[in-house]
Amino acid sequence: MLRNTSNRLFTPLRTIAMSGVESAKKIAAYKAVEENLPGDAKVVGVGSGSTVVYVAERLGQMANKNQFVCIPTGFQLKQLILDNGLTLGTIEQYPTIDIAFDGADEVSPGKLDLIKGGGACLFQEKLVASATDNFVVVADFRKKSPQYLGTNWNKGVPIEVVPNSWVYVTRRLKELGAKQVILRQGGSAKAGPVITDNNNFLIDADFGSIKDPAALNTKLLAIVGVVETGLFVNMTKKVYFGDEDGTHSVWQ
Ligand SMILES: O=C(CO)[C@H](O)[C@H](O)COP(=O)(O)O
Repeated sequence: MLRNTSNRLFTPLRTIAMSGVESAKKIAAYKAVEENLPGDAKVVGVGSGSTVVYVAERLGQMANKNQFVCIPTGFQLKQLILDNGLTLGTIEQYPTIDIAFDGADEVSPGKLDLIKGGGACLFQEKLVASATDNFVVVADFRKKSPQYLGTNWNKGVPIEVVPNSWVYVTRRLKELGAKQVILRQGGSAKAGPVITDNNNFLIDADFGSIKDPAALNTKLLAIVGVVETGLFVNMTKKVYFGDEDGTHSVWQ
């Protein structure tokens, strides 16, 4: 054990081994970039969360990194794109994206539908995912759903809403069958509700096991005040899952 200048004990970084979950995120992200980034890519979308940190890292190591611009889905990735020596662009400049990489909170087998928005970035994530025909998801093994969305991710479907609509939207969500509806709070980091990158609120609505995500998504989007939902239906081309033992698998 070493001491720093304030005489506190600390563990040197090199001695901290990467946890199984962390190395699973890294292998998923690295493999997804290596096996999918087109050699002639001009515009690359990069989502948000802790797994895409490794996407940005790997993109920053690619030989063709000066040939493409990266479109972030929020503040976090804007910084990471710059930190990794990549070129930043905006969705207004590049509304057609060659390939986009993003994380997920839960992935259903078969259609590869997703719950996203655990990190409160779902609107811009869906905008970027919609702008490409090549949406590749990176995730650790915990995100695999056995069948239906809402099985492993039990915090509810994240829904971005215009702030003054949240009470009305909450009422409508309960009428649609939500078992629990929570206005997401900033916790110890902020008194009051989470504010998204678009200055909106986030509601987490628990619908239990979701047998028909497309139908639920349509009903949610019809509520006045709902900006976007964290249900990503029929958007995903492939999912790279990292496993604890250093291997990976691909759903497509
Ligand atoms: O949708 C998201 C942020 O809004 C993230 O992609 C999702 O929460 C997965 O994050 P992580 O890679 O940290 O597990």
